[in-house]
Amino acid sequence: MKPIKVGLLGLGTVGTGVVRIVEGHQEDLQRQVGSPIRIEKILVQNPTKARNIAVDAGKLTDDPWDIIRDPEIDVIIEVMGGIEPTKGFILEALSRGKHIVTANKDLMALHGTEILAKAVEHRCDVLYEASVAGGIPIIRTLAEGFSSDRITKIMGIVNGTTNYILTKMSQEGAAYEDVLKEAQELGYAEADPTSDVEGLDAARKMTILGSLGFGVNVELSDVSVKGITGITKEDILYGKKLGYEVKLLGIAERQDDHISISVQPTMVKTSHPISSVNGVFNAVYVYGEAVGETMFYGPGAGELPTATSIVADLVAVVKNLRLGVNGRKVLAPYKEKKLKTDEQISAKNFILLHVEDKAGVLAQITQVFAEHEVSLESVLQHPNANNPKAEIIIITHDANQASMKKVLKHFETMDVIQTIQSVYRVEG
Ligand SMILES: NC(=O)C1=CN([C@@H]2O[C@H](COP(=O)(O)OP(=O)(O)OC[C@H]3O[C@@H](n4cnc5c(N)ncnc54)[C@H](OP(=O)(O)O)[C@@H]3O)[C@@H](O)[C@H]2O)C=CC1
Ligand SMILES: N[C@@H](CC=O)C(=O)O
Repeated sequence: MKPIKVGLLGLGTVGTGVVRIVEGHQEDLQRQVGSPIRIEKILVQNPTKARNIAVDAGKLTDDPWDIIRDPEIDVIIEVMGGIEPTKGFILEALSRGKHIVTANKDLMALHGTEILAKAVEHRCDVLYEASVAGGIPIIRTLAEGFSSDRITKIMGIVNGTTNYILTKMSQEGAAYEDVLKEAQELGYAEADPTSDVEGLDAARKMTILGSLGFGVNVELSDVSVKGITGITKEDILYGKKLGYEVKLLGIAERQDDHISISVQPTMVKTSHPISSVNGVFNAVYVYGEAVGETMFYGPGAGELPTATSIVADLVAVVKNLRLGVNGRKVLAPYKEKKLKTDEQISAKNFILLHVEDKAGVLAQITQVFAEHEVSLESVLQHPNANNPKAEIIIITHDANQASMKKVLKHFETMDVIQTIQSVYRVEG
């Protein structure tokens, strides 16, 4: 049968993995789709750069139109990243009837609605499994596997770079800067790793998961975002002492018609399975009203895991081509979106305070919680022998965010509190 011709935009970490899998698994792929799959042309910035993989130099081009305007190319795999010029390339390719597979969460989170509408207009597929949680097939799972259920919570570690950093800091006491450099060398981090460590990459992924899981159009501005740059060794140590691991969690919750979505460092109880997800691994916990608790686990970044999801999408596109059903999706319209207020967002909290080490301080502090109707699960006071300061670590019961904000504002006015060192959500 006539080969399926693929254009690849990008031959970095992920693009290299795609070539390896398409070439290395050719026989198995062919058996599934009934024809050979050929990567015909590859777009790069610099065709003369040394590569980690041997590719026919004649396939490399630095002219995107060589690929987008080639009538022979059926499918374009986009793994170059970024918003522009990438978005323009994808829209143009769709208008020429080419199917798209992409790993680009930045683009899908910000412009997914426009791109998917264009795809439907031109009867094309746009698949983006690799854009969230690398090698875990979570997008297909949410879109298809949970279609009969009503999802009320999606919580996960969806950034491999930050989980790699936090694991090394927690298990080996490694320095943040050193581990970030390692994650970059291993190909886990984004071209600009600020989006990893500041939580933006995870926020974009939660935008995609929230939209799929809750059936509403979640926008990036709906996600409250905090990254890992403020986490200290002290936080990690005190967390451990109390039975918690610090993880960067994306948390999307729905109660009736109201949703909330956040990305934030979270103290996860060591009895919760997410606390033992380490290194570059990701995990997504999904709670459905009918199914109850489920969890999906696997590598969240890196060459081959990410490429696995991309090539699986490619197989799906080619199967649709065989059946002549590309782009024939029943796109359910989004429901109206209502965001929860601070009064409606409730969670346990971990608070680490540096205070004056003198009689009556603890009583003053617990009084503030009582005034704002926040009840406490545990309080640990840790005197410092060489210093008139002490550390107080408090774990609250579930408290709404509005009350917690009032407590923290009150603390700022108290002379006995020297610093509000850390405040984390608690899970588990
Ligand atoms: N790395 C990972 O683990 C994961 C990455 N992703 C996503 O996959 C995408 C690719 O990531 P990754 O492989 O790590 O990125 P890399 O930076 O390793 O590779 C990018 C590739 O695209 C090419 N490229 C970039 N901009 C242009 C341009 N304007 N014109 C032509 N070629 C261009 C580069 O060319 P050249 O080689 O000549 O510089 C390079 O080959 C991103 O969207 C990323 O967010 C998703 C999941 C996991
Ligand atoms: N930089 C991302 C790559 C995969 O999406 C991560 O670390 O998770």
